[in-house]
Amino acid sequence: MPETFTNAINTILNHIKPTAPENIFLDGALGRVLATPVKAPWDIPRWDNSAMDGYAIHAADSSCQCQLQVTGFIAAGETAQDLEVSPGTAVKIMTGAPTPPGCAAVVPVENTREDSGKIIIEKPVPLGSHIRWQSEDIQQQQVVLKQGTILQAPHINLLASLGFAQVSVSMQPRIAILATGDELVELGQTPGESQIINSNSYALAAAVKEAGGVPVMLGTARDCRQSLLEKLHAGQQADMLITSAGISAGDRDLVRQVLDELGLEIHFWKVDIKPGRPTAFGQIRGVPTFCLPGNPVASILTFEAFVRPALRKMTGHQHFFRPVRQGRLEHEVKRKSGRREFMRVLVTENSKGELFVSSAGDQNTGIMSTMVRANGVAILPEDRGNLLAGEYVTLFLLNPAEPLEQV
Ligand SMILES: Nc1nc2c(c(=O)[nH]1)N[C@H]1C(S)=C(S)[C@@H](COP(=O)(O)OP(=O)(O)OC[C@H]3O[C@@H](n4cnc5c(N)ncnc54)[C@H](O)[C@@H]3O)O[C@H]1N2
Ligand code: MOO
Repeated sequence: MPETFTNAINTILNHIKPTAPENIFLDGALGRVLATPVKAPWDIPRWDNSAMDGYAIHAADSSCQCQLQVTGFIAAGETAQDLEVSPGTAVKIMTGAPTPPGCAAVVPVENTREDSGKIIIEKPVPLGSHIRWQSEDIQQQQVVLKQGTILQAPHINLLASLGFAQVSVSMQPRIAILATGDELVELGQTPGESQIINSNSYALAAAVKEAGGVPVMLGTARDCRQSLLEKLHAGQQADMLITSAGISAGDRDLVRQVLDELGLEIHFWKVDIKPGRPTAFGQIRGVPTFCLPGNPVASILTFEAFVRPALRKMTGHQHFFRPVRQGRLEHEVKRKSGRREFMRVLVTENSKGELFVSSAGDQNTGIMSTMVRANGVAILPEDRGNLLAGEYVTLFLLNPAEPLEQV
């Protein structure tokens, strides 16, 4: 009996453990996931300093349009040790320089006029103006980044400013990818009659990288026991194994038999989804093993449905699934209930941000062009038959950063 989608994904996630943490240099940390919370070793700012190029003045002079004697100069990187601001005097100060003792405000240079060694404040500022106070941004020992943070440029800036040359992130799992099939030739070779290029391995490798894993290409196994045994053996050094094709009812679909020989503990072998019914998941000596169907579209969509959430869990992410949205169908969809269907769709948006969904083309799994044309995938529920135009469907976007066409 095929497994339901819900049972299948729950089974997978229950068997996936996050990878161990590793320390890496900050310049390679973009997109990685923090394995531990980060505490600030010091305050930011570490001292009171000026937010403007201008003059540090005393509280007594803050409200008057007075003339002040300039007694010193202080730039960023210098210390304010020997300088003090007293009534009637000012210290010229640059942005980022520590404010000298006695400084109650900084008057921006454009609010002042110079006149024979003195300055005249033409536009006074309130007390405290343009001073960045010690610890106003971050306090020593404060947790500044939570475990699970996906490191982007601002996080890296913060970590660097707190002196973290290295950071503890979840290790990137190595994901072995094995294509199977006598009809396959490798990219770069000219396919002969009845041969096709192994494209699934490249698509799966790209999808693995996008999800935070490191693909390990095992190449192609022939549809024979010996070849499959050799290649699958190599795959057991990885943190996860993905096989492509050779798992349905064909006379040469030997993947299952060989995996059994290698000690596969099978959790499910088929799932009630469309496309991708012949999808399997198990473990070989603890290594999570996915067998995905060979049709390229089914391969991509079953990766999306099952492997991507597993990889996200492995790599320490807090959210395993793509965010979903609701959109209105622009036409009816004729279908049978019983299987969850991943329909390749075109998603558009109106000026109110409402989404509209239409089929991206022929939904047969053999049709790659529909997958390439689609910008989203609608998830049609297993408990529904035909859907009417105007009904809402749940969907996820394939490239959420790309703006949607406006209608
Ligand atoms: N009697 C049945 N036949 C089939 C069933 C079934 O339930 N009963 N399921 C069909 C479905 S659905 C799919 S999907 C395929 C899945 O079969 P396999 O995973 O065993 O894959 P193959 O038959 O070996 O190949 C399917 C298709 O994909 C092409 N392929 C394979 N590997 C690659 C690759 N690396 N790159 C590009 N294309 C690849 C292959 O040439 C075939 O055209 O089975 C149906 N049949
Ligand atoms: O996985 Mo098959 O491609 O469902 O049609």
